[in-house]
Amino acid sequence: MDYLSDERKKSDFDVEAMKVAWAGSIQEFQLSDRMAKLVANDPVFEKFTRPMLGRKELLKNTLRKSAHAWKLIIDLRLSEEEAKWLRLYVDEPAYTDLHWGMFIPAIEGQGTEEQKKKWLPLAKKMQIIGCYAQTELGHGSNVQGLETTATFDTRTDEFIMHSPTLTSSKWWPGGLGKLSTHAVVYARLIVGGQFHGVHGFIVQLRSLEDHSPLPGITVGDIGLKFGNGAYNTMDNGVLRFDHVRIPRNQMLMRVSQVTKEGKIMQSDVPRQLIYGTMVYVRQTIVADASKALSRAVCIATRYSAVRRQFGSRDGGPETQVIDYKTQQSRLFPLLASAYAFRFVSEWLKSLYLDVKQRLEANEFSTLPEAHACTAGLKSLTTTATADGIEECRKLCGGHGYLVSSGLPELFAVYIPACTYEGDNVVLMLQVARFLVKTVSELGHKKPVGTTAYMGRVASLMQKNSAVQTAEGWLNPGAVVEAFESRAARMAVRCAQELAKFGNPEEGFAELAVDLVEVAVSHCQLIVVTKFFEKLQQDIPGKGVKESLEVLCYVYALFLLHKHQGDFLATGYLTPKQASLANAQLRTLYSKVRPNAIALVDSFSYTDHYLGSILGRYDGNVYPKLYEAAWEDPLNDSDVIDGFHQYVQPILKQRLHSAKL
Ligand SMILES: CCCCCCCCCCCCCCCCCCCCCCC/C=C/C(=O)SCCNC(=O)CCNC(=O)[C@H](O)C(C)(C)COP(=O)(O)OP(=O)(O)OC[C@H]1O[C@@H](n2cnc3c(N)ncnc32)[C@H](O)[C@@H]1OP(=O)(O)O
Ligand SMILES: Cc1cc2nc3c(=O)[nH]c(=O)nc-3n(C[C@H](O)[C@H](O)[C@H](O)COP(=O)(O)OP(=O)(O)OC[C@H]3O[C@@H](n4cnc5c(N)ncnc54)[C@H](O)[C@@H]3O)c2cc1C
Repeated sequence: MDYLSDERKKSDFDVEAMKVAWAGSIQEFQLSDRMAKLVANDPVFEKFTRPMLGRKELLKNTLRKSAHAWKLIIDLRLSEEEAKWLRLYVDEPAYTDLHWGMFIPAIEGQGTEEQKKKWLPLAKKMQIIGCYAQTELGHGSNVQGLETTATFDTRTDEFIMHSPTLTSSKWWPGGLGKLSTHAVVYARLIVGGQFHGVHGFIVQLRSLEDHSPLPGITVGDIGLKFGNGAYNTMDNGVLRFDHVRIPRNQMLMRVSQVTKEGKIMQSDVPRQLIYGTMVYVRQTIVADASKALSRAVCIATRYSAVRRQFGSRDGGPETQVIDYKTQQSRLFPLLASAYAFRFVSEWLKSLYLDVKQRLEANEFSTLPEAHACTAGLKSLTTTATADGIEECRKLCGGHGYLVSSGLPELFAVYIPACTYEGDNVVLMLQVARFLVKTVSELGHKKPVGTTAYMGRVASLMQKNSAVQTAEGWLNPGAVVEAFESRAARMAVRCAQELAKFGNPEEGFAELAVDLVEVAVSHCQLIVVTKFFEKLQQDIPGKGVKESLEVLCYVYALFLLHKHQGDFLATGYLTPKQASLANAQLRTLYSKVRPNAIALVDSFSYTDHYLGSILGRYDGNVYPKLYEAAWEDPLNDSDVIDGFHQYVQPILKQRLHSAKL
């Protein structure tokens, strides 16, 4: 029985075509769909008991799943794209993420041809397992502050890897704790007693025979993390070196080379390329944000259509909570954000692939923009997604707090995304630096790409919004101009404030809060612009483009409403225009309502991937919640273990002995 079938009949667009629009292409949709079903139908990938397992059992289970996934990849000859979808649907952080997601890309981006030839075949066949060991107990954000040393010894042609202090212990790298045989270790290069910046080194950590740590290496897991199950399937680790020697050719030498004689040679490659792996991963994190948010929204939307409270007249059905305007005003912007993040991640991937190609050809001019876009969008989308998942939990009322809703584990596994790959505030400050630099160069350098609007700063500073009616907001030009003016005006105002400081770094520190707001406004502009650009493409299917248009306006006008202080303070909007935008937003919510279920069906998530009783495709929530309760181990027996020992004596005590 499909309890949501009436809801599905209300929609006015072609859901199958929307699935293709969401996936990006028919090929991508088919690929994703095949992998989703492969995982959902394979009992090894069962995940419902995960939050109840102890740490050792949990990790062992992850190893079993990883081995099974790897066997499927080999046996079924899956492509890299298929393997990525498989990993997504298995839905369990594992050491393989860091091996494939950071260790291999670090060698690809920072290794010489010779190094790539040696290490990549081993890594790609998984004959070695690698991780990315950058962060230390004492430093994560400040990469130049890392303390691990790699001192070159000209006599033996080796580097000596050493952890001179407790705070220099590597701390956090995923896959390091129990599984990696190798690591790309970031350390201070010391040659001839001089410090030459932080560089990456390939270091073997464990024996390839019996997996025991090599001499001079202390390595282990850092302990339990937030939530049950969740990120505890990952062995984040601690690592210390006691004068461990590695051959000279294990320093990743694309950026700088150390010769046998101890000379430092700089190639034409900018030193920022050492941070290149982070550009790659941040781009994938933006794509993952749309997946995590869409998953939470799918659960909350389906459940909001099933759940009824109040409003019954004459014994008729109560109101579906999705029909409350307040519920819509919290849920629909998240639904729109999931689509917005999906499309901006599509664009970001193409930007990244373009930069990657250029870097391979030693063309580095677009690296700063790629860094600003990946850092900013990583920060913006992960913050919104982490907050959005928690909002979805609240939208599901009490049942959202049950692990069987799928939301607690999703939240616990997701929130570190706001911290890893760069703390979100630290990353926004990087964007702010890029913007301040862009503004300061306006006189002699034409801004391009995502900052091209700054080239029109004079007119953006003068022209105010022309919107006169609520319908007037349904105009891409009017909306984009509002976001451009806000971002340009905030950036210029901040640059003017900065100019008042004699020392620019002091000014930057003092104005950091405003600078983060400037960066946020710039990143929101990118997301809004890319959504409108997506709508200019050919999007086939009855009503698909029209539904996406509604979501695009919801996303933009919701942000405009939320940040109306900025739009008013910069003088671009009048209070009347801001209130017209809000009125239009209410109308848009009514347009989303009949399509809400179909819009989340378009994510095409299996019940296995959603992992939620509240978000079941068939809406059969109550019987399944009731059934699941009886599967809890506490309900194995009527009288729990411990009752006779600890509770019964209390019940049997004589009343007069209590003085309460
Ligand atoms: C069970 C299932 C199993 C399934 C099995 C299936 C197997 C097969 C699967 C196959 C497919 C797998 C696919 C994998 C998918 C990937 C998954 C990835 C998973 C991700 C998990 C994440 C885990 C987390 C990892 C980490 O956290 S790593 C550590 C990250 N650390 C940081 O981010 C630190 C943040 N700090 C910084 O980035 C910098 O230090 C700083 C930018 C803050 C530095 O500031 P500072 O001012 O000190 O900087 P510098 O002086 O050094 O440099 C300033 C100049 O450099 C520019 N800059 C800075 N950063 C960059 C950059 N990244 N790129 C380019 N340029 C950069 C600045 O702009 C400055 O430039 P200027 O001088 O011109 O102004
Ligand atoms: C689950 C998880 C997995 C991880 N995996 C890996 C991995 O595989 N490999 C690896 O190397 N690392 C990994 N990390 C480490 C991660 O990259 C760092 O934790 C992250 O970069 C943040 O650095 P930090 O911990 O030093 O935070 P800190 O920089 O100490 O941040 C603490 C606070 O200080 C603020 N702050 C710091 N600097 C500034 C500044 N300049 N201006 C204003 N505010 C500032 C931050 O906003 C934050 O509020 C992982 C972390 C987690 C949680």
